[in-house]
Amino acid sequence: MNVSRETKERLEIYLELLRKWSPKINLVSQDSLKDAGNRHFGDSLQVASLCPKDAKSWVDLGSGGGFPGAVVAIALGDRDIDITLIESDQRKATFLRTVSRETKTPFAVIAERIENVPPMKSDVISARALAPLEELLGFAEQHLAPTGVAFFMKGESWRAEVDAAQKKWRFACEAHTSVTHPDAAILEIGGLSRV
Ligand SMILES: C[S@@+](CC[C@H](N)C(=O)[O-])C[C@H]1O[C@@H](n2cnc3c(N)ncnc32)[C@H](O)[C@@H]1O
Repeated sequence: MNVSRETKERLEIYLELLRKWSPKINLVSQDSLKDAGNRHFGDSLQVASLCPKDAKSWVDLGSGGGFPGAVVAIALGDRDIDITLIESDQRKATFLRTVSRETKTPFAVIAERIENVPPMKSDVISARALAPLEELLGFAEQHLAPTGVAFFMKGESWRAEVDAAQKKWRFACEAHTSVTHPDAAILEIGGLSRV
């Protein structure tokens, strides 16, 4: 995704905050911090680029250090879209609010368990490294608008996860090959119902 100079500047501020806070509250692994531009920011920007033109709301689940949700909020800063990050760990939620303030990027942070948040009816939901697909689809059922789309970032086991999930759920699924790893995929999921 090509980003503006303003977006680049905001992402640089975010990276500095990540470097400062991560060793204290374990936002991302120390190893991945060395290649954060690709492993976290590039990985998240590719999801932002998939945002449907008419989407007005986006909810990121289990955001941790803000991936992909906070990067999406920065990248889509010029769009009329409400972005919410749900993260139950209070220290991580405080970090995320700091990112919002310091990068001057408006997004909401809900410091609660996903299961306890009233249905968000969001046009888009996303998650990375949160749970098996079968479980993520339960969160999608709770928080996605009927015509909404979910983006779940998955590693090389994504095909097996899709097969397992199909035992409990019906859904349309398009797999976008990840730019960060040829065996990883972003699963674009819609039309969800229970079997
Ligand atoms: C492995 S981390 C991934 C964080 C981030 N999405 C990433 O890819 O870097 C999972 C995060 O989800 C949060 N989490 C796990 N279960 C949750 C739940 N039920 N409700 C809210 N947050 C949850 C954890 O606190 C943790 O920060």
